[in-house]
Amino acid sequence: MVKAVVLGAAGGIGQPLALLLKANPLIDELGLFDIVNTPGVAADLSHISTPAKVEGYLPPDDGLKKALTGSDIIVIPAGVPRKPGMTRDDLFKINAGIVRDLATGIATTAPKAFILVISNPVNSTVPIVAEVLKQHGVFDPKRLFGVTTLDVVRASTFVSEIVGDLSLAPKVVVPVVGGHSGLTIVPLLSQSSHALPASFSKDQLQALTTRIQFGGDEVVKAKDGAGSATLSMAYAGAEFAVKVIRAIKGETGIVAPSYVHLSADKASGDALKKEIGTEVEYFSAPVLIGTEGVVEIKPLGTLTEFEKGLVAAAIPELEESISKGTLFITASKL
Ligand SMILES: NC(=O)c1ccc[n+]([C@@H]2O[C@H](COP(=O)([O-])OP(=O)(O)OC[C@H]3O[C@@H](n4cnc5c(N)ncnc54)[C@H](O)[C@@H]3O)[C@@H](O)[C@H]2O)c1
Ligand SMILES: O=C(O)C[C@H](O)C(=O)O
Repeated sequence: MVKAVVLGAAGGIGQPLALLLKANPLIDELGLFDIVNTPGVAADLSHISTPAKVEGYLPPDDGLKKALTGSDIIVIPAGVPRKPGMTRDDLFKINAGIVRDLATGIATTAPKAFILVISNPVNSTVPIVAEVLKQHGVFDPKRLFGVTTLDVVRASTFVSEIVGDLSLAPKVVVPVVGGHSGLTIVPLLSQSSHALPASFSKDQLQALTTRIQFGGDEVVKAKDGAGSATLSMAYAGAEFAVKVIRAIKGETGIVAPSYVHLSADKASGDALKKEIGTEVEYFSAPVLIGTEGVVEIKPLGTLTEFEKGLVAAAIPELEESISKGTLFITASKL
């Protein structure tokens, strides 16, 4: 039996994500929590002829607790999205408190669940969840994941466009490491499963890298005030969630990129810190997932000089965002 829960389930990401999870036969129960509209979303989805039993919950009458009870995997897309001109960090003011409160509910009701954080700024919201869980004595770094899959999905799509065959997109694999915001998004294009054209220039490589790093801005601009990526995020979030569920169910060899606490597997986490030359606490990398969560954080492998520069440029912003998220919880305790 697998119970999946979406927190923020009535939103732009939450609804299509809930649809994709309802469509997946690996899920037996789907809990939908939001501060509005979940009864309607749940009633609608419940008519779909797939096995998952769907329930919608609202805050009154302990709705969060009821939604979380018995959950195996919790996906969090709750919070406000960007408008043109905003950075993801500009969302911190509102989203930090939302994520803290939801994490508190998880700590008390479903401390063993796998937690997948979508809410931005991911580089800070994941540390917020970790610190809340620590305060409740239930932090297991193996079970906490920042969802960076959209960066990987974008990289696959953009590379296949350049190769000139969009039908390759589902097969193209490009590791994207670091974090989930601007310069902290580091695509390792030299390791693309499908090579870029031999004629690809340095300028073209820089332009493609920038497009992957700022793909979110492309959507924010096109939506012109109506939010950020929702449909592609729901696709990416469901893809990642389903990989985690397959791992929970015992499938072996599942590797997915994610932003994790580097103590999730001490040996490989320490090796990664050495590789990138800093003591950064969280980093996104391909991660081997098993029934108990993170089994191994994969090394970055051989980087080009250009990619080494990208990693170095990512670290200061990453460290600042991590410390901002951490302090949001630890400082309020003082
Ligand atoms: N990780 C990524 O790659 C990625 C990609 C796209 C968007 N995002 C982020 O995901 C978040 C959601 O984006 P969206 O477009 O779905 O926004 P949205 O405004 O359409 O939906 C957010 C939902 O969260 C709900 N919500 C607010 N406070 C809540 C609370 N306390 N408990 C439960 N639900 C609550 C709202 O009612 C709303 O339904 C944003 O922070 C956005 O930046 C992340
Ligand atoms: O760009 C955003 O604000 C949303 C998301 O993080 C994205 O990458 O699309």
